[in-house]
Amino acid sequence: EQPSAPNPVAAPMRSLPWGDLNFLQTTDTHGWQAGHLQEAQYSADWGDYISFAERMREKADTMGVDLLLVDTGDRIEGNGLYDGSTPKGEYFYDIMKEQHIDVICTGNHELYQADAAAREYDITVPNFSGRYLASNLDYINPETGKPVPMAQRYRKFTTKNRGIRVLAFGFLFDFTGNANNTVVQPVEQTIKEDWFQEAIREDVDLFLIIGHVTLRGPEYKALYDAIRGQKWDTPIQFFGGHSHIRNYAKYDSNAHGLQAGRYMETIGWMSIKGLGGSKKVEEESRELKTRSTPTFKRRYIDNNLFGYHYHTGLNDTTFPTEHGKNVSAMINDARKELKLDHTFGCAPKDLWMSRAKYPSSDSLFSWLEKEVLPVVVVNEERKGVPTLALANTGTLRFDVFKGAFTKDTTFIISPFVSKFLVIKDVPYKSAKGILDLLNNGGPVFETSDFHTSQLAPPEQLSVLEDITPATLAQDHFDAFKSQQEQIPLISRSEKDSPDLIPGYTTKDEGGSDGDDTIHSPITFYRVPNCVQAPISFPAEGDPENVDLVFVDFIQPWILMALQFKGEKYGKQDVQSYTNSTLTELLAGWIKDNWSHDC
Ligand SMILES: O=c1ccn([C@@H]2O[C@H](COP(=O)(O)O)[C@@H](O)[C@H]2O)c(=O)[nH]1
Repeated sequence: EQPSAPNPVAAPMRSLPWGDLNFLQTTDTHGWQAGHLQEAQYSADWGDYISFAERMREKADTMGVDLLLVDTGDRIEGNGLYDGSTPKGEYFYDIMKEQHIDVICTGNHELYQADAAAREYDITVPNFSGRYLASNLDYINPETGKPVPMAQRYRKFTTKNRGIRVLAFGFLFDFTGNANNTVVQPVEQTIKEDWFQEAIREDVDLFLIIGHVTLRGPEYKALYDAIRGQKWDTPIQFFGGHSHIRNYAKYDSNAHGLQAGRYMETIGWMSIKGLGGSKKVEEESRELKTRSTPTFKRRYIDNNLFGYHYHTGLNDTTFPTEHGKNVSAMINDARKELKLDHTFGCAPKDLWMSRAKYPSSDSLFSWLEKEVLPVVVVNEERKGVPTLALANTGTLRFDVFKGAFTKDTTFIISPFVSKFLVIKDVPYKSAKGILDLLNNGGPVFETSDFHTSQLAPPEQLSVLEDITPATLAQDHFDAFKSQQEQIPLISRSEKDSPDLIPGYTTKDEGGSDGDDTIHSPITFYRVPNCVQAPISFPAEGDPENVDLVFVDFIQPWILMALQFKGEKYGKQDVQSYTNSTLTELLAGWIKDNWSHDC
């Protein structure tokens, strides 16, 4: 743990089911390798995760089973540990590489910026040489201008203890927002390629598909169909990512998928019992002959030391490995060098992305639209011109907690290098309808690559309904009726069961027993795709024209929406509005408005 991390709090736990082949998964860690310094239940750091993996490998060796680690991308953007240096990731890549990851792939965030994609190719791929897979991704060699595979397309290997023959692929969803030094091939095209068709005809005990892909997205459907077309019953294990949720999919009795949340909150655990393999012990071989299909089990591990001690059966003294401790020290040193604890001000209260309703006084997006945008969206040359300022909600990435607002917090909230752009003097009659179009979509966006869901926080890709106190009460009632595991714990006296900590209460295709820690539930309210602030509007009546100002990420959607409104604007009409990034503007706002000590 980092020195300033809060101590984990004891909670009722579920143990990890072991199999012949077991996995630990990270995904969408977004630079949170220092762990959560304001949330006790996710307070373990990358060093602790290294100790955990090493202790679990020792356990696996003792049991004669195998343990593999996978990471499914979006390792960068979202935390000062990556975003706080120039160039970005100065300390990050050295910290990341200390974990022994067996199969690793790329996420969309590694590709938004050309410099990040180049670092991925030059640093991360060699750091995980032979284990980094890029089944549908090429990098444009800057010297030749020609595409080369980002990394090897697939990997075939045999596990150490059980001799299980694994064929692994590493995919990225059909992403189109990448910088022009990479080429993402749609999965549906890749599966037609000769190398892929030959690979899926190989005789193996398990196909392992890791990807920065949502479990129920069209890409995994295509891959599943392609493999099942050749191998009707070879077990397939999928690992997914991207939508930041804990999730599980059962494609058939022999093909399952796991997705391990986001931001180092969750370590995914997957175990498969009954796989073929050359090194089985005699009695188990007999048992396996009678077993028709393997069994798949999953857990979502809360990333904290209480859980790590619980799952390894170790304690403060016996748990940490030298390697893990050294990596925690590396992270602490990097945070100090980057001055991530430098305080800009003190947040007077919590502001929530999705735990509070929008609009409301506790909503992060109401704060952005009402308090921040009207102050930071300024251009001296356009002073006094009526302006509509728009930002997508996906541009903010995490809640603000009451208390110190540090350099780290600015990147946690707003990691992107987005600046504001302007189209000047847009007729107000057209400009005023843009927000509604972006929030409510419609056919104009469905027929293009511009699905407006890309504007909102990724969690909303999968959580399609609000989770309110009323729905939670109904769930609790339903669970009670069907005697679910949590209920007796919730209703026991305080002496028998500690107060439950609010957190994940996952319901997925595996049921409602996936979380390793039993939590009390939290609310989730969906938010619009974009918010808007009117600035320098006349006291009465509507302006004739406005400056339409927006974060650069949403330019394609703005131009499309204007076209739909009958306005003929193009890229040539878009100009720069601010020299500073939204992150820098936010930091300035905090200094000016919340500058007192906590
Ligand atoms: O410059 C950017 C890049 C991304 N976003 C938002 O992030 C999501 C994607 O997040 P994942 O972590 O990859 O799921 C994207 O849809 C945008 O909403 C952004 O606002 N600006």
